[in-house]
This record gives sequence, structure tokens and C-alpha cells, in this order.
Amino acid sequence: MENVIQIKNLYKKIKKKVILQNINLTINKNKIYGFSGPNGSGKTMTFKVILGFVRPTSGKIVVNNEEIRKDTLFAQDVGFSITEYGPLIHKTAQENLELLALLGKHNSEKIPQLLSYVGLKPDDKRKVKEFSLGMKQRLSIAMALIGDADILIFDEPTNALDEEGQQFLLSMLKDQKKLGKTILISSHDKNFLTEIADKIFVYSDGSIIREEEISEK
Ligand SMILES: Nc1ncnc2c1ncn2[C@@H]1O[C@H](COP(=O)(O)OP(=O)(O)OP(=O)(O)O)[C@@H](O)[C@H]1O
Repeated sequence: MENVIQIKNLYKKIKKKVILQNINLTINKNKIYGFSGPNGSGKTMTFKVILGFVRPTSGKIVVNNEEIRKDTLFAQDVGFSITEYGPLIHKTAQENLELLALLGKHNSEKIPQLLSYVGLKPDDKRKVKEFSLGMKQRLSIAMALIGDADILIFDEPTNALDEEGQQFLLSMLKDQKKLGKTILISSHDKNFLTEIADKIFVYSDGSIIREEEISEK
């Protein structure tokens, strides 16, 4: 099986505080991986290290066959939705996606279609600061999808989504898997993860304490 992310002996300390310790994980192509565990257990930090946004204290990280090194700007071909790196609030949803399309040299013609897909109105002229949390979450998902990346990371995408939003999320994840994508998704909703994931990594205090294989779907 082809693996698209490999993490070996990852440690991350910030000001002597251990944030991640001895993280080892292998992510295989075209599978969905759930990341579970209490607040502050290290799920988001793992995503930031994979993306190349945060340097590890030690350990080896390989993404899409490229080792993440000190001089790596960021991992290639990974789409992500992480609250901290969210949309510009003084711009519209369309403008936020246009900016990403420009930066990533992606096709911007498909933006209205992508907005409809995530359940937002393509002709909405409101700025993101006027959006509800759920609308921001949907835009953030569109931001992850705009580059048609092979690896997708969704940090707590279930937050602020209503019942219909959760159903959309499930069908979006299934669509993306059918397209051959590899997906990493954190959530406090264990039932949600069990429904969608092939495997769940359970975090506690900066370590992975358990790996749960979910039976064939
Ligand atoms: N820049 C930073 N400086 C200091 N500590 C940090 C920094 N970023 C994260 N941490 C700490 O690292 C730990 C792990 O945080 P992380 O965001 O990865 O947790 P998480 O599992 O994603 O939690 P949540 O479920 O709340 O999203 C927390 O204790 C957090 O306070």
C-alpha cells in the first residue's frame, strides 16, 4: 500500500513544555484517518507539523515523498482547514477563494460551483465577518478543496455545523475518498469519526495512546 505521510519519532517542545512526544504514524493513500482526543492533546499541532507550518523539535516527517526540512516553506499538495488559518474576514467568500486560487495557481472559474457545493451562495456579497460560525466552517472547507490536493486535512470540521451541515460533511468526505484523496480529520465527535474513518488515532497528553482500526465500510 502506498503511504503518503510518514512520521517517525516526532517530538515537539515549546519553552520546555512537551507538546508532542514520540509520535509515529503512517498514512496510506486513499484512506480516511480520524484524530481523536481531549482539548490540547496535540492533534492540531500534528497537523501543523505535517503542513510544514511548525518545525518539529526532532523527528522525521515525509509528505508526498518529500521530507519536510528546515527550509521547507510548506508541504506540497495538501489542502487544509484549520481555524487559525481561516479566511480574511473583511473579504467575501468568493474573494477569499480567488486569493487562494491566485496564490496556488488554481483555476478560479470553478469557485461559484465550489461555493454551491459547500452550501454557500455564490452571489453572497457579504463579508466573512458577517458570516455565522457554520458558514465560516463551510467556507473553510471550500478553502481546503480549492487546490484539488491529494491530501486533505480537516481540523474539527464538525464544529458549529448543524445536522444538515454534518450530513454534508459526511457526503463531502465520501466524495473526496471516491476521488482518491487521503483525508486526515480531527473531531471530538467519536461517533462521527467511527462512521467515516478507516482508522482512528487516539491522542492523550501529546502522545498517540491507541490506534483503532475501523471495520470495512
Ligand atoms: N504556540 C504555542 N505555544 C505554546 N503552547 C502551545 C502553542 N501551540 C499549542 N500549544 C499547546 O500545545 C498543546 C496541544 O495543542 P493542540 O492545539 O495541538 O491540541 P488539540 O488536540 O488540537 O486540541 P483541541 O481539541 O482543543 O483542538 C496544548 O497544550 C496547547 O496549549
